[in-house]
Amino acid sequence: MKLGRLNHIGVATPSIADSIAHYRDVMGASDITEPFDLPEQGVKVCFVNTPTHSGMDGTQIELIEPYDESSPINGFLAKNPAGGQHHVCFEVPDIAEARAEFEGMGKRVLGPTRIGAHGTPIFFVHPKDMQGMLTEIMETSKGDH
Ligand SMILES: CC[C@H](C(=O)O)C(=O)SCCNC(=O)CCNC(=O)[C@H](O)C(C)(C)COP(=O)(O)OP(=O)(O)OC[C@H]1O[C@@H](n2cnc3c(N)ncnc32)[C@H](O)[C@@H]1OP(=O)(O)O
Ligand SMILES: [Co+2]
Repeated sequence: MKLGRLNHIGVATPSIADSIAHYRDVMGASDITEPFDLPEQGVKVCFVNTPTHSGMDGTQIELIEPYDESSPINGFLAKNPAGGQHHVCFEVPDIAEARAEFEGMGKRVLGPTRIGAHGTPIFFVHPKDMQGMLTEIMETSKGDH
């Protein structure tokens, strides 16, 4: 495995509208995308884009709100009603190769590889096998350098 770019930090919230107001009014974010639904992933999503610096890409805060009662983040919000840091997402060049590596290390990959909020293949590795951090692995979109 070779550590790839930190694509985003996933932050669960009971209200994406309240979180947008927080990042806009408290944190001074000026680049927040419109929320959109991902029913197949059980979430409503939007991105707070952080600034680039010294030529380096910024990263994103990915705000996620449960889409319905079957959302995979309902358990987290039941334990953390105010929401909070939910997962981290790192990029890899080849999602199938990465999946095989994690499975080869005996890490629990959760569910099938599927298309995530960036339109590229993703999977998740169980937090209990990842130092307590739910870890999302995402294939770098071909258009990105
Ligand atoms: C895909 C669209 C978008 C994108 O970027 O493209 C997203 O990122 S959407 C993100 C939402 N989707 C997911 O999170 C899918 C993967 N997650 C899961 O399958 C579940 O959330 C799971 C299995 C990680 C936890 O499910 P649940 O909370 O229902 O199970 P438990 O309560 O039994 O939890 C087991 C154990 O893990 C601890 N836990 C749960 N969530 C987290 C977390 N986010 N970070 C760290 N630890 C977590 C939980 O406290 C339990 O620990 P225990 O000590 O046994 O109490
Ligand atoms: Co994510």
